[in-house]
Amino acid sequence: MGSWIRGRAIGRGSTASVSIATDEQSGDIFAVKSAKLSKSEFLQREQKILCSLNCPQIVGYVANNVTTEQGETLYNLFMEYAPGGTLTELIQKQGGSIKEAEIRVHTREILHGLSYLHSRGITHCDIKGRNVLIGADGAAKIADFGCSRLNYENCASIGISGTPAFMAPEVARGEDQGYGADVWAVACTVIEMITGRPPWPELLDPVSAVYKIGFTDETPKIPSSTSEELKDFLGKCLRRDAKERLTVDQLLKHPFLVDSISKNSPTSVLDQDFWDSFEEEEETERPSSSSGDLKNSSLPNSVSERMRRVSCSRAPNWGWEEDWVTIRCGGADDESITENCSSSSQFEEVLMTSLLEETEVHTSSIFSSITGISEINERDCLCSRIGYSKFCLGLILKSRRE
Ligand SMILES: Nc1ncnc2c1ncn2[C@@H]1O[C@H](COP(=O)(O)OP(=O)(O)OP(=O)(O)O)[C@@H](O)[C@H]1O
Repeated sequence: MGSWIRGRAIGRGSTASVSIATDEQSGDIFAVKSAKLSKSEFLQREQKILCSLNCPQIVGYVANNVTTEQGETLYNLFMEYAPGGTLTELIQKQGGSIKEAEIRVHTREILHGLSYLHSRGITHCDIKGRNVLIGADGAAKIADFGCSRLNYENCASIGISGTPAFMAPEVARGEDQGYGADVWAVACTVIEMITGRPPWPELLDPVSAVYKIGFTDETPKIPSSTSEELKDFLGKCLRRDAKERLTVDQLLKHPFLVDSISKNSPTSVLDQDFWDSFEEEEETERPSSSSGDLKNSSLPNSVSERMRRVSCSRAPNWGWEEDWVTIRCGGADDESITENCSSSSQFEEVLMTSLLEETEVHTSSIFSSITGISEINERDCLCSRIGYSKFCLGLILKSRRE
């Protein structure tokens, strides 16, 4: 990258901020994702993966460098600029839902990008509307590889990551995060395109989400208004057992996507219905990418309260504004500390202390002592796997910090 000028900010995620960058010589415009060098572990990981990829359905890599700006040393990742913003923003611009013909097109694009990734042994691990960008031609491109993993890396070595509402059951349990987890997340993203909200809108917070997704028999609700083909497509992605889900390549042959080519491609520029589905709605103000998250929402008082609220399903809805955050956690640490707590306040205290001391808490006994949920089998379930406690801790502490 030669000399360039940093322009306006266009997004902020959990680990980095994104701005426009203009190449001084050519005038070309890029997006630059920057993080303090000392905190750029995920960004550097993203760079290593992104620079090896070349696929129209994946945001293009340009370059990377280190700069000093206003006394701070920054690691910068330059990539193709996607002027259409995120898929989530597109959904909002179109009134909170997009038409099935357009859902079909974007789903196909996302699956083509994932097919490319999976064929190279990469799992994205954080597919959601906010991580799908819309290019200059209106096509979807997968972005944000900060959570991605290579197939030889397992949960025990690098931990699990992602956004709770989009997590597959095996991910929520801390067991595995393979290609099937991306398939589940594609279905969640399709639900986002249909409803304008992530799946599980009734859940209160990430911990409740992880519990419900990982340890009940439920699957996200499939909106009744959708076509039978789309319902079937979602049903084949949202199997709780990852082995029963269709692969990305099988999904690309599903009638929802295949039949549509003849049914819904425009036969001429006069095929108004098709083009209507792409009609630009009145421009609404773009929500800032981080506006929702958990920044301003205080967590309910106690873990037991949260768990109880999940089980009685009369929980108030999370608004769109209180969106989901991406969670990233480190790998396993064999020397976990087992703590016992008899109350939720003790539980939270232990979590906070462990953050300060940078130690790991083995939360299985804590969870069961507080929640009293008998069906949780400590041995093979909640938090008993090394690394999972760190993940739960990450969820809670991240919510707190923001
Ligand atoms: N290439 C790009 N073109 C246009 N906008 C972009 C681009 N890359 C990122 N953005 C914007 O910046 C936001 C944050 O980017 P990104 O999701 O990569 O950051 P992150 O820190 O990894 O976020 P997350 O919290 O999801 O992990 C995106 O939601 C999007 O609005």
